[in-house]
Amino acid sequence: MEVFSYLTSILCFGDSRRPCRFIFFTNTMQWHPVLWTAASLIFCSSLFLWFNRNRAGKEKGGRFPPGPRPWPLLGNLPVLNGNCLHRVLFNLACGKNGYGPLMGLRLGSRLAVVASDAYYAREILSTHDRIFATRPHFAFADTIFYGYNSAVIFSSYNPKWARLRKIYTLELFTAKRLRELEFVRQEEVKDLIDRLQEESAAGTKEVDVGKAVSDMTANTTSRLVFSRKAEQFDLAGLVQELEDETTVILRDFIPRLAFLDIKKMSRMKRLHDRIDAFLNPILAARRQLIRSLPPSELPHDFLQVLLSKESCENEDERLTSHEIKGMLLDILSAGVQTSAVASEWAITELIRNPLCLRKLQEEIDSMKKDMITDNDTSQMPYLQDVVKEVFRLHAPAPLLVPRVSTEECRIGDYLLPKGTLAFVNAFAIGRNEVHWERPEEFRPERYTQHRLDPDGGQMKQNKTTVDIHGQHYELVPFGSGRRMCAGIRLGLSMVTVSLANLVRFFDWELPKGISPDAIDMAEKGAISTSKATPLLAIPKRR
Ligand code: HEM
Repeated sequence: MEVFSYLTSILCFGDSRRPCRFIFFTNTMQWHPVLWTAASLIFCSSLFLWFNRNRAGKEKGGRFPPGPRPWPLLGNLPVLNGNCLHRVLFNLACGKNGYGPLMGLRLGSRLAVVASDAYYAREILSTHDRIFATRPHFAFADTIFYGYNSAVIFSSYNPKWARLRKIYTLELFTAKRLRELEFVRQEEVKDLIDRLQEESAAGTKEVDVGKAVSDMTANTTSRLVFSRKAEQFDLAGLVQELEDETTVILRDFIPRLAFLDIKKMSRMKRLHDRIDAFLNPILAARRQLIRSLPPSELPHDFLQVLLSKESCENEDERLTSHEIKGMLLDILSAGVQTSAVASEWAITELIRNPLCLRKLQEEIDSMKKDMITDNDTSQMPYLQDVVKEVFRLHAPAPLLVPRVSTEECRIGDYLLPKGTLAFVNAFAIGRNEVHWERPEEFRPERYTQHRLDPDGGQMKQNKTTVDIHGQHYELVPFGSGRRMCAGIRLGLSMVTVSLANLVRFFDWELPKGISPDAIDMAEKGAISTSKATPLLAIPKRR
């Protein structure tokens, strides 16, 4: 999985593979009078709290952003029931009679806002970045991820988070470090090309593109982290289980009903034990190696960087084994699925838009290279535009990773109390007509704008400055501000280089009888943009 599906069950009650835990809750209530009594008590106290909170906001001269009318106790949880939370929120905010670009929600006992345009994304991610720099404390972080504050992704904003994140940015994801490890990414892309050639029986059979690409990202991430291929650990299986189990549960929104989560909590704990049983021997084996080999002969990977900090003399820099495992889990959960999802959508869009595919192949061919590398991709403007367009329409983490306000905060006319959850809907922003002309169209050319040349009065091409590094809030697939994606360089490199080589080596065709318009463009899962129906296509060697 991918860490981001922790939201899968927010309010949306699980994805299609899992039973809806809120439905379970409502069904249970039909049969147990004791629960009815408990619910009535909770209902009355919720009404009281709701009334008081609204009054407090008005007295301070601000109001909470508009949103759907909340139900007693559950708030807007039932309205959000559905498979793709980002789409549900997009429709609620931007549809006909929508609630607008800053929508307010009540999720059980918690308040939440959803930003669906660049202005409000900037307010949350930049203007009030410090106030929204903390992640909400959800139960899965404690049960699965070694604790709320043990690593980076799901940590609150605190000095320890800053110290651990610095290790990512200064020691793992620097340009130098990524250059040193580029050979791993190249070898895995080469393997992917060979495997596709073999699996497709030299271009006669269709292959599951998403599966092939996610095997590649799992192998790449695993080699960068442990210097071993993912197959040796069944990492893909573990990551999939992580995706299924990292969900928000009832206690995250209605703590008084925590007792209903017992089953889910025990599943999460079991998964944590499996992860621990997976990581412990890897750490033990490497410690043994460190004792027996000179430093120059040790593997040059992320695990080595992290373990070298275990015995740091300076206490402020030392990492505990708990923290190391938390950080390894961060990388595995954030790194594997995101890049694979983007690559599968990229091939899908190129098959649906053959002119774009041809134009991209022409650019790639003009490089006159065998394998395309990181160095080459920086000189390929059309490739960069294709990648941007894929992220605009199919941001792998469409709601980013949520934030929570640590102080009361005023945004325009609105007053958001301390503790308000904030979702930035990158999916909605990428489809916002205010920012994008004909937003539903896949058109990489949109990043090359035409303008009047002041001298000759002729039309000239000029690259717009919109990019995806968190400075342009109409395109924020990696977030922005201090909690922006720490692995953006690696993620972008995996997507861009693999895409370039997939179209460098293959023409892509659909199985006989299927037209590009018939490709299912739906996403599955509550909040991820994984394809609901895997893309089956035939890679024909060029
Ligand atoms: C296409 C690939 C990827 C996408 C679209 C993506 C997207 C994101 C997003 C949206 C966030 C939250 C940003 C925010 O709150 O503003 C995030 C956080 C994070 N990502 Fe990525 N990511 C990708 C790849 C990676 C990779 C490859 C790694 C590491 C191997 C990684 C590591 C992280 C970490 C550590 C954080 C947490 C940062 C923090 O909370 O301080 N990501 N990512």
